[in-house]
Amino acid sequence: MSQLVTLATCSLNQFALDFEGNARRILESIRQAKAAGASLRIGPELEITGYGCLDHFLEADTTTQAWEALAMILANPVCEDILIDIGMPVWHKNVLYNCRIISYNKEILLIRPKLHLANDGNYREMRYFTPWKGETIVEDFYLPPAIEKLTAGQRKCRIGDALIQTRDTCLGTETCEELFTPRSPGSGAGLDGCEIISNSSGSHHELRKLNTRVDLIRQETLRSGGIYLYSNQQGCDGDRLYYDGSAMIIVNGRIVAQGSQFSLSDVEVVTATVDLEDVRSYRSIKSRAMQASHQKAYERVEVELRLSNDSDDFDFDLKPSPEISAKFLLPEEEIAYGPACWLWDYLRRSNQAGFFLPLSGGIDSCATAILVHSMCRLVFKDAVEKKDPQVLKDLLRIAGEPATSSWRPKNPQEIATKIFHTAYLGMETNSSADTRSRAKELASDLGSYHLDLNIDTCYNAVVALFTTVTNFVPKYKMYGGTPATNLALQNIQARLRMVLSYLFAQLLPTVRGRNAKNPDNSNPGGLLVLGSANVDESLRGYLTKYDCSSADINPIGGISKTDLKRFILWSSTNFQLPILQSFIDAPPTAELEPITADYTQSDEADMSMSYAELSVYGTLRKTYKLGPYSMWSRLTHQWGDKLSPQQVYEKVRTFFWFYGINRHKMTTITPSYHAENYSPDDNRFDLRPFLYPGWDWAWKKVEGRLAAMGERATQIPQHAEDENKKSV
Ligand SMILES: Nc1ncnc2c1ncn2[C@@H]1O[C@H](COP(=O)(O)OP(=O)(O)OC[C@H]2O[C@@H]([n+]3cccc(C(=O)O)c3)[C@H](O)[C@@H]2O)[C@@H](O)[C@H]1O
Ligand SMILES: Nc1ncnc2c1ncn2[C@@H]1O[C@H](COP(=O)(O)OP(=O)(O)OP(=O)(O)O)[C@@H](O)[C@H]1O
Ligand SMILES: NC(=O)CC[C@H](N)C(=O)O
Repeated sequence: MSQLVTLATCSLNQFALDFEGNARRILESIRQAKAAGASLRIGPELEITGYGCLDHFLEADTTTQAWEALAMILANPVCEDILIDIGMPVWHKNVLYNCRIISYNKEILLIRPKLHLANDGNYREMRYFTPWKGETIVEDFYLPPAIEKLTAGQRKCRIGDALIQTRDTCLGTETCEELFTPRSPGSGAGLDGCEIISNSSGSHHELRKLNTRVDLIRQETLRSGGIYLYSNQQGCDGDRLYYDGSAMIIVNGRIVAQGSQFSLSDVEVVTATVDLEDVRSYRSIKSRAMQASHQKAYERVEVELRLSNDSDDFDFDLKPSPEISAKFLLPEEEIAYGPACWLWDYLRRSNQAGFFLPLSGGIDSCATAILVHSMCRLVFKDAVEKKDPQVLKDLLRIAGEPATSSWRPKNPQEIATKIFHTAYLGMETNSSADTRSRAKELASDLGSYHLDLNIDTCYNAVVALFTTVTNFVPKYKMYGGTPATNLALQNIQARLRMVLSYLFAQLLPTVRGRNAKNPDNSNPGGLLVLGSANVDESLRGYLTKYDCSSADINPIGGISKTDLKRFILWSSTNFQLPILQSFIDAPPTAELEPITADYTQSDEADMSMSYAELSVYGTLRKTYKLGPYSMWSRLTHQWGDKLSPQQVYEKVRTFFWFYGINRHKMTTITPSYHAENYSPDDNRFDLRPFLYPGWDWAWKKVEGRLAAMGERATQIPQHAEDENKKSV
């Protein structure tokens, strides 16, 4: 006999504190779930307030308004006859918990607080919430008047680690991080006969992270059996994170439904029809039964409802959903779509008129430009091809068109022409014809509104002013200057580019007469300045403080140079942009010093390390949590086939030197899309001092070890020496 049940999970693009919009999206997801025949709908973590309210969770307004919004949602007829699991913060006995509210036909059945909070990396849940008192503990909760009124007198409900018992099955909930814990609550509930586990998440995107999530869910349900519904926030809800949706339904380790990871759609409902009998037969294994019979019983809140079809009224048309293979994107694809969706959310939610990007002809600003192009492609697909009304409405507003406009872009480039502005800000002596023409050609291929100008007049004015005041003429090193004057002249150019970028960003919409034909809105708005410093440059501090790295937002600030290059290569084929090969082939250069017959500035020579080495240092420092001594000892093994321990020491010491003297630059770095777990972002993710004493203790220890090694310390591995000879 089969007992089929249709269940719904979803990804919602919630926005922190947007109570109206969040409630609207929740209702729409419930409507779609019911339309698909689902008897249960679950949603993302803290979906009523938005996950990213941060310190706003500490305000009474936030929680009070969450109850008001919940009452408004439950009063809507769309919520009738479907079991609903909605997330919001709840105060209980003056303690704030991160909760799921499970209700049926307006009655609040259970408030299930999160037991294991997320408190690493980007997460600070312990700052606002307290973990629930413990497994299987349940108490009475006194409901606020808004709910009492709605339910015609329900004054209290249960709060705690309990399960929902319907007439045909049992439902339990996990909240995001709980899935990542060694003893996840779902396994205990599963041993106590809970057949459906929901997981409501506020889980952000990081390159290659979806695989971990899928592995964890598959492992949990492979071991315990059960139906697992995964729901997640999707989009930028107000800060550096992009939550990457990927709602899923998994049965006994088999995926039967998977939603999109990156999408511009505000509401995506994922449903599947599954057989409860599959769980029961999977669990018949004796060793499981032995553990299950010892499992402490959970309190069950009963509800007069069947989730499955009535077996007396067999529905021949209802079929179980077949198994599908998990869809994982390449890291290049994740880079192409994650930051692109984040940029779109940021743009539409900031009410600005588009983007401005200083485009140097180098690979980093090229990568930022390609991400805007990727965004335009997604917008074109959704607004024009799929006719998504919300995306079209946002596009018309951002493009400065009236809401009733019949303008429709014919391709992504036509979107770019309206909202994307690029500028090559050259110097006669320092900029090469190559970078200038690459920038121009790329801009033309992407359709951006492009300016090509030289900044020499501004640069000369600043140097002349300085000379007039100090009677001192700063020179480049090649013309007899010192390292200090050489850097100062470079920094003038870099910072002038920043000042000019903000000027263009503010006034280009006015210059172009944006909104001239839009009577609804006479303010042309400004452009968001985009930055292009990558994660490795930030780590090394290879950037001028308050230059073009000080933008409004930076889509590549969390991505390594190595991944960026792979992304550009991928884009050249997948976005049909052959020009990109020339960006990959060009050696990275800042072009801040004069180019002469025998000198061209080079990034890697300037930095005294390669980008590949920087990625290694970055990962070992942050992800592996290695200090200077441990990094040296790890790298003597990792690089032992090509470098002597002494050479490794010199490299590690050089890295820490630059990292230490430049760490202060991270305090003012542009907010960027978080993509890597070795991001050095000082503001939210990587909290460290920005004034360092040096690492003398560690270096003395290394030097002691090198001395003890004797000759071995300086011995270069034989085959590395052979390779060196060959290359000479
Ligand atoms: N501990 C500390 N806490 C707070 N501030 C500190 C500080 N130490 C120095 N400072 C301040 O930081 C400033 C020095 O930093 P900064 O002005 O960035 O200048 P600085 O780091 O000296 O030079 C810029 C670096 O960026 C490189 N670069 C390469 C390629 C492109 C670009 C580009 O921008 O396009 C730049 C360039 O080669 C050079 O290595 C000074 O004002 C100094 O007083
Ligand atoms: N000639 C230029 N025209 C326009 N913008 C420039 C120019 N030179 C530098 N910039 C801007 O300043 C940023 C920082 O300059 P930097 O030389 O450090 O480049 P980068 O981070 O290596 O990036 P890229 O690879 O794009 O040159 C660039 O990403 C770019 O946005
Ligand atoms: N909101 C959460 O509990 C998220 C934590 C989890 N480790 C994640 O990154 O997905």
